Amino acid sequence: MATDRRSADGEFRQKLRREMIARRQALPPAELARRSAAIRAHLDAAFPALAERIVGFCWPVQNEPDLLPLAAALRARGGRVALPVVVRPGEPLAFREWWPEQPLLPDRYDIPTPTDGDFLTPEVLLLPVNAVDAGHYRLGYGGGFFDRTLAALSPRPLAIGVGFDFQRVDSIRPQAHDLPLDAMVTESGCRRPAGEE
Ligand SMILES: Nc1nc2c(c(=O)[nH]1)N(C=O)[C@@H](CNc1ccc(C(=O)N[C@@H](CCC(=O)O)C(=O)O)cc1)CN2
Ligand SMILES: Nc1ncnc2c1ncn2[C@@H]1O[C@H](COP(=O)(O)OP(=O)(O)OP(=O)(O)O)[C@@H](O)[C@H]1O
Repeated sequence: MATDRRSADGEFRQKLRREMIARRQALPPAELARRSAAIRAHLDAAFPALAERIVGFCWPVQNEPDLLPLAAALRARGGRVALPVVVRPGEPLAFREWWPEQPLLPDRYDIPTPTDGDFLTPEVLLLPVNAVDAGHYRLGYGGGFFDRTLAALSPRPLAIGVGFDFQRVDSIRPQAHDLPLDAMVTESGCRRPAGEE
């Protein structure tokens, strides 16, 4: 029955999410730093014009790849970067400009979030994944913010996933609302979905 399939998929996704977050938390600091630096270098090489776009990125929590040095470098090249703001659950994310001295306060999920600054509409989104599959579907924290935000923004931003090789799986069992990433960058390089090269 469709309902059984949905709840089975929900359990599968929840288990995968927990397992991947635990594996990421277990990365030693030096490994996390090495892999984050590789991801930043691949992003820069694969998307050399990022400083000409408004780029949304995430403040790294729970050992997500650290893109802060890239965000600072883009600003130094004249770019504008923004952090997500959870307006409320069930709604798309908003984005506020980030700069190095930007005051941040923990939001309801304990994620440092700007309390000040212009609201911007990102043209590129750099999104941490908990898992990503062969169809480039992203598994996040289960809030549905990413899909809701992509569905709400027009024009749709270029969505680039960031994560580690071990987070690649065959299928996250995507749901009807899941939208695929345009590219996925890990410590070993940048991949676009098959057929798009
Ligand atoms: N660093 C970072 N910031 C980000 C994101 C991200 O993926 N990484 N997000 C990207 O979109 C948004 C936040 N997404 C979130 C979505 C759900 C929950 C949350 O509800 N967590 C619950 C479990 C919910 C459930 O499993 O049903 C919890 O932790 O208790 C937290 C954050 C915006 N900011
Ligand atoms: N475009 C949308 N419109 C309405 N509801 C949505 C939309 N996208 C997702 N949702 C709802 O959000 C919930 C969580 O979705 P999902 O499990 O895909 O989150 P996630 O991608 O892991 O989380 P996040 O993007 O916040 O990190 C689901 O119950 C889903 O119904």
